[in-house]
Amino acid sequence: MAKHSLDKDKIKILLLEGVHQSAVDVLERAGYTNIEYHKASLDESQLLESIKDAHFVGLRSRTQLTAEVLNQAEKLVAIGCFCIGTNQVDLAAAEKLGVPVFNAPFSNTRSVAELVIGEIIMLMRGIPQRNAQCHRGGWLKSANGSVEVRGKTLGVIGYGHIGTQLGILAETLGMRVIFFDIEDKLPLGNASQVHSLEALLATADVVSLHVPETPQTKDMFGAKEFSQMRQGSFFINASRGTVVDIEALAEAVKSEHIAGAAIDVFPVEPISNDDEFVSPLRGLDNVLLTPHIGGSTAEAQENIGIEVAGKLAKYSDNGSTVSAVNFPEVSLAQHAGASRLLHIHHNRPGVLIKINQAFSAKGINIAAQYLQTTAEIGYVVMEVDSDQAEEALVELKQIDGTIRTRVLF
Ligand SMILES: NC(=O)c1ccc[n+]([C@@H]2O[C@H](COP(=O)([O-])OP(=O)(O)OC[C@H]3O[C@@H](n4cnc5c(N)ncnc54)[C@H](O)[C@@H]3O)[C@@H](O)[C@H]2O)c1
Ligand SMILES: O=C(O)[C@H](O)COP(=O)(O)O
Repeated sequence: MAKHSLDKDKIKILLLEGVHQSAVDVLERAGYTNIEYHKASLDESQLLESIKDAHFVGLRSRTQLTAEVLNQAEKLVAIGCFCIGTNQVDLAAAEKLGVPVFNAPFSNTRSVAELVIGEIIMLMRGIPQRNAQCHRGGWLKSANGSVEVRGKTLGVIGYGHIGTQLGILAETLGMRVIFFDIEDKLPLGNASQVHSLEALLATADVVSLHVPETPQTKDMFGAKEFSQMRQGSFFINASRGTVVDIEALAEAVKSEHIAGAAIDVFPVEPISNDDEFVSPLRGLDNVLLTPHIGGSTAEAQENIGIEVAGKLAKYSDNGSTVSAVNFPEVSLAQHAGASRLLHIHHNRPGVLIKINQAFSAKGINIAAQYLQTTAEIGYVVMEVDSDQAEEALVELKQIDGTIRTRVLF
């Protein structure tokens, strides 16, 4: 019988940024007890120290896993982003190292959409500035600049999970929904797709951004786009801070072209709750500022903990990479009496043939085998008779192009 690559209690799991207790519970139930848990993110030197002997790392949006950090994480097997965004991880570098990255693609979708709905109502009623006035002893009792959301037009940029959910909720309040997306999308409810950003900006009473951080979305919203928005319209960003030129937004608000804004994400965010938040938007009463809490609800965090920890445990237990964001997706049913081996290799022609020839020469019987590739790497999950697993592992290690290989059970 083949020995496991590593006993479960020797598998170190590093959890950062206060991921929900549900993640710890899932991992412990699966037998993974060697968990290093941190309530906040680590500074770079602490991160390098903690990650160097970690097999799994779990993080949220703050921790930057650059190629440099990943190259020093020699034992790293997989990464879990306990959030939607994965831009904080160098996905290509992780892929090249044979490290799959998992996330929670929709566990906090509803939380973000609900927050934005609340913000639309607050902005259209002028609540941020009235609230600020009251705190200073003022009394701005007036209907000036206050409108119902019913009948107004919401322009959603990025009609994915959050954008569609937001659109549905906005329609239940009587809003008209238009959206712009680089892909053709099925409009839900009565929403309609517009095919240029300009058309959306010229029509919407409130614009809400829900795009991912990509090279194309970086700085996609600046002075030009604000000037194309309707006079007195509102602006919301709960996607990523790098998407918006924040100085240009401050100018557009100060000039009163934009009547109010709600911003949850910033180009530079404090590393911890003890650090100062610095932004040109500070002090603007009609701008609602929130500290990147769009997905921070009890429900979302608990669900994310369960979802991502479950994906990490599954990868560790049976090699399943289903829903990995940077990796070939493979899942294989288990066969009695067989041991499972994983082989991650540079994607070049003939690797599978070489594996099969090597096994054939040694008389190693393959009970099941599955290969998936991306442009960069190939991932083979296979099962061999248990008494031949050690020998098979030795053969796999010698295959030209191997990035990493291990026996799971
Ligand atoms: N504030 C928070 O706490 C919080 C919480 C969750 C997610 N987010 C952010 O919100 C983003 C969106 O989340 P989602 O789940 O809806 O993602 P998603 O992938 O389901 O949808 C993104 C949509 O944006 C579109 N898109 C991509 N590039 C575009 C461009 N240049 N112009 C127009 N459309 C473009 C895509 O085609 C897709 O339809 C995430 O990537 C994350 O960064 C923030
Ligand atoms: O990508 C996400 O899901 C959000 O930005 C939330 O990130 P957080 O878990 O760091 O709050």
